[in-house]
Amino acid sequence: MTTIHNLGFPRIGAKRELKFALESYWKGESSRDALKELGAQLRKRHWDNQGGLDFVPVGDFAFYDQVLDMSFTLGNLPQRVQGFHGDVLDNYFRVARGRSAQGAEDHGACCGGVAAGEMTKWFDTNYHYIVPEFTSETQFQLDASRLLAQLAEARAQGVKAKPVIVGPVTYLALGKAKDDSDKLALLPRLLPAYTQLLDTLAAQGVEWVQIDEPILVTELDAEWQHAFNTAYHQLKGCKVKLLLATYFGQLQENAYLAANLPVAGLHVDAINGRDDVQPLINLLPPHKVLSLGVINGRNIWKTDLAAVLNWLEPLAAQLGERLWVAPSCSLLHVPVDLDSEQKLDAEIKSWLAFALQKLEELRILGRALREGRDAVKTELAQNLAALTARRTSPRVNNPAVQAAVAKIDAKFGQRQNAYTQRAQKQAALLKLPAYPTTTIGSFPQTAEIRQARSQYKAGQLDDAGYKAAMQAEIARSVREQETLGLDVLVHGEAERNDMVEYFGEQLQGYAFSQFGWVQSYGSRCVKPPILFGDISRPKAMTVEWITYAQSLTKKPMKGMLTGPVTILNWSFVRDDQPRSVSCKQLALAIREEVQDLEKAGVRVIQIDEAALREGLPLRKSQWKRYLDWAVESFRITANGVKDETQIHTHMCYSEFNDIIASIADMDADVITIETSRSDMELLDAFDHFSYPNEIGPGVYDIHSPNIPAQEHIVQLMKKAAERIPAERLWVNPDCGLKTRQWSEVIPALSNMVAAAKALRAGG
Ligand SMILES: Nc1nc2c(c(=O)[nH]1)N[C@@H](CNc1ccc(C(=O)N[C@@H](CCC(=O)N[C@@H](CCC(=O)N[C@@H](CCC(=O)O)C(=O)O)C(=O)O)C(=O)O)cc1)CN2
Ligand code: MET
Ligand SMILES: [Zn+2]
Repeated sequence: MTTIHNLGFPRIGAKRELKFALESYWKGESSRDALKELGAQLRKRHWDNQGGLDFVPVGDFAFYDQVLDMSFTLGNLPQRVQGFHGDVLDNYFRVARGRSAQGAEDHGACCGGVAAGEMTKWFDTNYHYIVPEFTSETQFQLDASRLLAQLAEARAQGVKAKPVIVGPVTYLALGKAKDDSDKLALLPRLLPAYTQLLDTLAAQGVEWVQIDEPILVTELDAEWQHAFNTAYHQLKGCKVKLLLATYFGQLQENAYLAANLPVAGLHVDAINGRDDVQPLINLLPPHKVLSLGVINGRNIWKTDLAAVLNWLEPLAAQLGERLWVAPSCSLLHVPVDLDSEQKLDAEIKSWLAFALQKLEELRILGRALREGRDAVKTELAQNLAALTARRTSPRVNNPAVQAAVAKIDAKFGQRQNAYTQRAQKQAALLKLPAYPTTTIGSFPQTAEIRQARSQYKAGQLDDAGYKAAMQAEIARSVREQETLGLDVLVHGEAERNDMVEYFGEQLQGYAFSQFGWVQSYGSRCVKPPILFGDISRPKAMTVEWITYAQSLTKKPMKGMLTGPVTILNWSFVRDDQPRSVSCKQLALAIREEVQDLEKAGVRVIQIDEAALREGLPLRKSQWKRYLDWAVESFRITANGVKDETQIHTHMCYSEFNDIIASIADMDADVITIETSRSDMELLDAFDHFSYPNEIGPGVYDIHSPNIPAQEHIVQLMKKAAERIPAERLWVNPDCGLKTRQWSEVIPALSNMVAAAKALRAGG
């Protein structure tokens, strides 16, 4: 009989209960006990939600991040937080968020201020984890208390618990050796902690443990492959059965390795790699369980249940008891409950499944495999009807858009002239000083802005009232920038809930949810818009706001747009056409916006591509194909303007070396990037390739509340000028300022402008 199970459940809560509880606790408005109680309630509810499954994950709940939980379980705390006097949970938040030295109540005074742990993207998702820190001295010491407590809770509730942990090789691979030592050298020290953990769980009578090793879907060199063998041969003696879970991609050349590790079962992503499954079955030793992830954990579409059954039934016959069925990955990456949605168009809603609906699909598949399809005849018929409607819906297919994409030719991506000629014309018009100053787009999203928007959405504020409130915020930003003496101004993005969702709300072919929140990091969430059909732009989306802002100042106002690749990568996208096609459609829509801005007299237009790099496939061998269509899409968007119009782009990540040629290929007149934390070293990439256009290397780390000193900014810019000719340098922060407060932004920008003036005067 087939076993059905789940790999992980979203912990933020259907109404973002965890977010609000965390933020209230951090502000000192509620107690630690209240927060812990809320966590327990959420776990209980989520286990209830998973009723009817043969195994339910335990340990997937985290107050901040599951990788940070694992660091605490393994006793791998950064040196700087060791010896903390307070509660472990508070120490956990110190690593997650950093802490200033002030404030006796949070032990800042006795235990000192600490820098936050570094945060980085979890594989190719928009989830960010706290990077484990290593040095050659790192020791591990098991603390299983969190996992054991949750296990006890689950059992008290009658849950068939399957503890979930991050596997040792992935844990090492995702961490960072702060002293540049060899992380793999820590494996022999790490494995005893894992052995002890598994033995502890076995002593509790645990049968199966899910051990996540998603690093197996990436290219591994011989050393790392070898680490897998070392690790799992050492864990072989433990008395629990290990289900080694891989997800987010295909095993490919790692299939043989994965199939032959001495574990009891293997989970693979059968969404991304269906064709790999039969060869894998042939490799798999006959005693092993194979768990197939057949429900997509990364999107929100209903599963084609009949198609899955057509494929699964013969495998079930072949594998018998050894077949397990699950979602492709943890459901962390999808919203909780479609039934919460009150405003979503009924037809589109009928095509969708969030986490709870995906679990229901899993139950239907389980019954069909155990009892035959007849047992779920009605459910299958409903599923088929919904899918058929979606396929043939005129709302999905727009022939005019398809024709426009077919007509794209090389001219679309081509500026009239090369950068050097454009730069002269732009300089003559814009008359900017040397080291021109600008910001990246957003100014603080204050409580008042969010409140106004929330009242507007609830119908308590009308169109005119909302417009007036946002215009007042825009006017405030413009005023502040003029006072600061910045050279190229922005309107501040007050009217945007999010740089992607805002455009999704206005484009045809997109739907958006009320409660479709997905955790991005800690308490921060995003509501990815749902790209369901061919994309078009009914009317201008930003022109009114930008022209209003421009009307308030003589300085150039930057038009502010999100680029097609970033919109695509931060949306839930169609599964019925290649991403590249959706991207081209977005490119045409945003191109129209660019051209409308130009027509309205906007001379500088920034097109953000913050997520261009994170869309890179997990395997390098697939990078070129992606970069080709991603860069082409950007060029289609940006390059339909006159030479005189200055195009900016912005990217906020600090790893450029490996894609610098593609970035240069985008041919933006100016690129602003994150660099402040790396001390301008990453500019080496731009230097070596002789990046030909203008660059604004960020000089102000907006992730930190610290105010950068004028002298520090001058030093950073001087370093930049050693690598890039000063005529091509801009002065700006690393990224947008929406998560900061005005009280931080004003002194920081004031120092930045003073630094630029000092540089102009010769330093
Ligand atoms: N899509 C996306 N991905 C990204 C980024 C990004 O900017 N966008 N940046 C990077 C880091 N990730 C981030 C992700 C989220 C947030 C963030 O600040 N999110 C906000 C939500 C932003 C939002 O959509 N706000 C809405 C809804 C605000 C809200 O919660 N309103 C309350 C009411 C608020 C009130 O009355 O005060 C409610 O609806 O209950 C708005 O402004 O309209 C949050 O979690 O708090 C920041 C960075 C990488 N990935
Ligand atoms: N223009 C955007 C902003 O300033 C770019 C952010 S990149 C994550 O917020
Ligand atoms: Zn950014």
